[in-house]
Amino acid sequence: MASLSNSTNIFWQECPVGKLDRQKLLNQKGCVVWITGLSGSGKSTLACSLSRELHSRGKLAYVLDGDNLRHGLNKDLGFKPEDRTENIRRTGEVAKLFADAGLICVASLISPYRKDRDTCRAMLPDKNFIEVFMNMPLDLCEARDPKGLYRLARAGKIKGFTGIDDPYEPPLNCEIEIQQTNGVCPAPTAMAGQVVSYLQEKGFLEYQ
Ligand SMILES: Nc1ncnc2c1ncn2[C@@H]1O[C@H](COP(=O)(O)OS(=O)(=O)O)[C@@H](OP(=O)(O)O)[C@H]1O
Ligand SMILES: Nc1ncnc2c1ncn2[C@@H]1O[C@H](COP(=O)(O)OP(=O)(O)O)[C@@H](O)[C@H]1O
Repeated sequence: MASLSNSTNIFWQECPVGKLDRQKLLNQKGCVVWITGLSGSGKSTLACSLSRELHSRGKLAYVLDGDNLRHGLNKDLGFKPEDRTENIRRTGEVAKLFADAGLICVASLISPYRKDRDTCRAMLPDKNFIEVFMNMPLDLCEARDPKGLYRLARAGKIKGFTGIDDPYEPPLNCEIEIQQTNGVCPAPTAMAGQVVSYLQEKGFLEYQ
């Protein structure tokens, strides 16, 4: 891979139409909703439900799903720690562009390492990075195992699987935490509702 920060003699090009103009047009504020959690914790389910809910309210959102990005932009990356770090960095940069475009960008990736998520947070203006932690027990994720990957990891057929033999570092200061109540996971619409309430309360769903 080409090393980072190798470009020299480059200049920032300003554009006459800016983020505020686009936000006004869309009557919303651009931001990044970053969903992190174990495989099978419900990240994609929340991202889909949230995008449906925002769409029905006339708000423009776009989902960046880890699995999907690995089919294109990030297809050259595997699951070694340095590949995951680059995966998150690239996705953070893309999410930043979507937020600058005025959209509510919903990124759903395991993003297991705290420092990588914090790097993405630092790319955005204060308060515009909303970290959502899918705080679901490993037991539940493993019981769901929709893709059969935990079974393969337990059998030693996948090495370095998050939660099994690769670490997941939970957020220390996330904006939103989704968890079970009395051992029951909230329905997808309820999880999305929790995020929508946050966005509403913080003024992201209007321009003023
Ligand atoms: N070793 C290993 N560890 C974790 N996950 C694995 C691995 N190998 C493949 N997969 C599949 O890849 C999906 C995770 O991709 P991400 O880009 O979100 O991962 S990461 O943020 O770079 O850690 C993940 O998708 P989700 O289950 O939706 O989380 C898995 O389907
Ligand atoms: N809130 C929920 N209630 C019940 N089942 C859920 C919920 N969220 C996710 N699931 C189920 O759990 C499995 C994993 O969800 P998924 O969104 O694919 O997780 P991730 O993207 O984190 O890997 C899927 O079969 C999904 O239908």
